[in-house]
Amino acid sequence: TASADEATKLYKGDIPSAEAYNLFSFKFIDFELSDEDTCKATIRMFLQCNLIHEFHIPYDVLCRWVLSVKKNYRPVKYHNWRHALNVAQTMFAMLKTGKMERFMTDLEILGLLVACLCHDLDHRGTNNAFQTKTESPLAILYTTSTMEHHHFDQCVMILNSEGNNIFQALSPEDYRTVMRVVEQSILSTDLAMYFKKKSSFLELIDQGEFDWQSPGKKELLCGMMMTGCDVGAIAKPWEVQHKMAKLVADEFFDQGDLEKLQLNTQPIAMMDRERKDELPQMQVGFIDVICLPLYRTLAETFPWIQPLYEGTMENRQHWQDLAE
Ligand SMILES: COc1ncc(-n2nc(C)c3cc(C(=O)NS(C)(=O)=O)ccc32)cc1Cl
Ligand SMILES: [Zn+2]
Repeated sequence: TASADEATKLYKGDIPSAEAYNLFSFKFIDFELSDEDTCKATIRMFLQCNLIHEFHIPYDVLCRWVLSVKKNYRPVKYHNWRHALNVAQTMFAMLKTGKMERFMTDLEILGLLVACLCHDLDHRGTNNAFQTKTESPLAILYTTSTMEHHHFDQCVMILNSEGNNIFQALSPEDYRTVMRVVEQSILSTDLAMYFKKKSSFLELIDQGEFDWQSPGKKELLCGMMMTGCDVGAIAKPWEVQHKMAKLVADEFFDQGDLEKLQLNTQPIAMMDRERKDELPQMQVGFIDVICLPLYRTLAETFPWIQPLYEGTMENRQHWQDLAE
């Protein structure tokens, strides 16, 4: 977890405004932010949602917790701390600019931000299929949604570390509620669960659902929002998205290399660096199968999410041009 002097430095420092960090925008870019800025931007999101005051989060505990979360992300090419920050900022923009906060209690907003920041903790740059194929200790521990269970496990470990429990002032009931939101939201980021989730979500919409307040419906809405934030990079301005897509591809290619070396098997096209020239059509495929249906469905019910759909459509056109 975080060291005393880095926590003190963050605790004593001023926190720039949400506007200064462009946190309300779906076009937020973290590239020019220093690591310290990423921690301050995270704290600004908690301040902006009034969570510190509402849930009596000791400010020093929040500073220490943010640093501990950052520290427990590995320096892999894509699934690192910057990805977690970007997912949390997309959730912040969805709640504020996307006006989704009206459907959420303050406790759910706290749970969603914490879930986004923790959702890929200790990611090794390899996916669930790789854990299973290599019979990794994690795959033996958790046979389904292997990595997502590990990410939640890491989130709990940090909260249980000395001086890192941002939920310490919550009532036992609120603690149970927020931990359920965090667990369900982190587990919902397993893309393999996405198709099941989407069909249930579509059923609710077809039945004219509008208040989303019953437990099952709220969980489903949070799950769709989590996936929308997790793939939010696909909707960023072209140059930013293109750079991040290469980081995703590079991480996949590293896994492909491991599969060739460790398993002596041929990786799937997406993870085979010998087939990197197929990236544009793979991106179009991912956009068509996962991203556009997701953002179209969300934007139909919640119109202020439209910028994510439009950004993805623009990028699809660029990838399509490269694919021809
Ligand atoms: C710039 O942003 C992005 N760029 C590329 C991707 N991307 N592209 C492909 C293909 C792709 C496949 C998976 C997948 O299937 N993952 S799995 C279940 O673990 O195998 C996951 C992300 C993917 C996603 C984003 Cl957000
Ligand atoms: Zn993720």
